[in-house]
Amino acid sequence: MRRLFDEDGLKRLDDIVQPGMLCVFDFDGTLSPIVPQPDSAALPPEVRERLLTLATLAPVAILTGRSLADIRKRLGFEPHYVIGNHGLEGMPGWEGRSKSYALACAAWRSALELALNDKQRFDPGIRLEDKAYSLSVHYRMARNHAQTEQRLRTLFATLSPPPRVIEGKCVFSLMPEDAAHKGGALEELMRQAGASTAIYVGDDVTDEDVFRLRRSDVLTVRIEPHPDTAAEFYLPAMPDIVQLLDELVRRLARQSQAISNRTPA
Ligand SMILES: O=P(O)(O)OC[C@H]1O[C@H](O[C@H]2O[C@H](CO)[C@@H](O)[C@H](O)[C@H]2O)[C@H](O)[C@@H](O)[C@@H]1O
Repeated sequence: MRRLFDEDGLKRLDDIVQPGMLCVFDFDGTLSPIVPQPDSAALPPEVRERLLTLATLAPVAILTGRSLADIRKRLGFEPHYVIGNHGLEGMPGWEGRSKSYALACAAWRSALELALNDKQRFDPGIRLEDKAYSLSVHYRMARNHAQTEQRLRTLFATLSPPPRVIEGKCVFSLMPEDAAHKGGALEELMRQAGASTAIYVGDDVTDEDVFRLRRSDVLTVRIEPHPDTAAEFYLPAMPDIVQLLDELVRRLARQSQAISNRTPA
């Protein structure tokens, strides 16, 4: 895994930045710093300001694990695409798929709420986030993370229908097994936007579904280096997203200027 702002990474950035490229970002841990309470996450003003400029030069998409209603109130601007629930919510044309996801999710929620009432077995710091089409089970506030993870895994194995369980940053994401994931969503967004290239930036395990695509026309960037990632490049830390947004804006603006210079008045 290589650093994006080294020679190879900047060369790859030069190759991928083309008119009409699609710029796709995860939210928590990528555009917004990780905070102890999910409800307190916010988009820093210096990031919002750059995203607004970027959106005047290229289609911008937010592809998040949060629900659409939740992410919209945190963005404070309207990107070209907002896709929630790890790709399950908000994709134009995929609306018909969501009914069965909602049924599975409601069944998991009832079973989990019942089980989590047993405070001898489950830490009271565990928090369920119901996003209608997928669930997040947060345990950042639990006292013993290792024990909580193990007990939750045992509990998830009893659920019907069996969910796809992905472990993230002090969170388990429960998703329908046959559902699309962020990788499929990114490819569909490229198709709908007519984009010949894309960049995707993410920080966690659900983003690996995009990183694993390994397409030459998709530049993948992970926040913070990680030994097991399939991403091509990394940014050392979340605040470095500001520099990446500046690099994208600079290249796209230069290209746009070059095109208008060539166009006869
Ligand atoms: O796909 P993302 O945009 O990265 O969303 C992933 C999950 O993010 C949220 O949880 C994470 O961020 C919280 C705020 O920083 C943090 O408190 C929590 O521990 C993290 O797991 C969100 O609550 C989930 O719904 C998303 O799936």
